[in-house]
Amino acid sequence: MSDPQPQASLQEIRDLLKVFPGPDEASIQAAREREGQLTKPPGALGRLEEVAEWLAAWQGKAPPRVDRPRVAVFAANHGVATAKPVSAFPVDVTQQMVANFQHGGAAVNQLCLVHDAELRVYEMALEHPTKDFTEGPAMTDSECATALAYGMMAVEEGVNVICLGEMGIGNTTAAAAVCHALYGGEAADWVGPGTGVEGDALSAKVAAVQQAVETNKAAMTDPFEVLRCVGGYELAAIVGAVIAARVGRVPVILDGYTCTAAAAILEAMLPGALDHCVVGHLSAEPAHAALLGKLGKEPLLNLNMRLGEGSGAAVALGLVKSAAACHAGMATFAEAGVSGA
Ligand SMILES: O=C(O)c1ccc[n+]([C@@H]2O[C@H](COP(=O)([O-])O)[C@@H](O)[C@H]2O)c1
Ligand SMILES: Cc1cc2nc[nH]c2cc1C
Repeated sequence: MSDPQPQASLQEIRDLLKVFPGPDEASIQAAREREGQLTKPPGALGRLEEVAEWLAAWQGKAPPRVDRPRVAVFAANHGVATAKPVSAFPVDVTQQMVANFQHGGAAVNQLCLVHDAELRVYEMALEHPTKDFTEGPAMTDSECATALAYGMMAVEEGVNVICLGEMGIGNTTAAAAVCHALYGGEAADWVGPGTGVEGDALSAKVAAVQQAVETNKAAMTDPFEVLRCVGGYELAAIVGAVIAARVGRVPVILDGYTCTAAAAILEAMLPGALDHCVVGHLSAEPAHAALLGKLGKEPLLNLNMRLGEGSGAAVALGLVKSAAACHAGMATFAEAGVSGA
């Protein structure tokens, strides 16, 4: 969040949920008709056919296109990670990994090259972490609104699929606190190793999540307040990007646990608010499966990945591109002179 700060009030952003478009029925119909004529037994491309239809529904375009995919990675720091031993890595790693992204050295750089996707890294005031949310709200209203608006900027004209990811030491603690606040249960149900914490540090992480939710209980009157109190800048930016993508008719591929926890804020605000999103992969972070159960989402892949930085979404982009290519490029039975069943 260096340079010009996008300005919007939390209320203006909340109001956008009232103008969320639905799926485009004409495009769904056209996609179904075309799918039925392509040179394959009906349904033989399985889930790729569903993905093609989902793309058409949310782009409002038949056939849909995935020729300008973007991977947006939001990076931020967390006060809780400075105050408590909740991560296996020091907080400086957030900034160091941003430099690594900029030099092309991270996993997500290679995945973007493979899939011909544009990588954008959004650095969010790394020198100013959020407040330690075990002691009070992570963000003020204006900080949260700024971070949401910042995320919205990632959805630019011409981008036709967006993969969302994050980088932030400590952010699986924030993700767990968001899930615990939204869905209840025990703090431990939502906490896992993240970058690899175990033993006493894992216990400290569970305690931090429990304390965060207890301390902020009175303030967390709705899901946006959950985001403000126990989220983080990159989680808020992901929420903003998901909102802007819905309004701009850009299908979204979510990444792992942290990214999905951020998006869950919106589904809790408005059921169906994530219908334009697929979850790219099931993270090895144990609570991701439970979170996907709450959201009713089936991940596209399950590769035992737990990296973050949009990597799982970027791998899944390959499947989404495959789905779009088959749907748009295959011949029909009539065109190819192939006999039907
Ligand atoms: O999103 C996931 O599934 C995920 C699981 C484990 C680790 N991460 C990444 O690791 C960082 C957070 O881990 P931690 O242990 O510092 O909370 C952050 O940069 C995430 O991108 C992400
Ligand atoms: C090295 C490293 C790379 C990452 N990429 C996303 N989160 C990360 C966390 C760490 C620690």
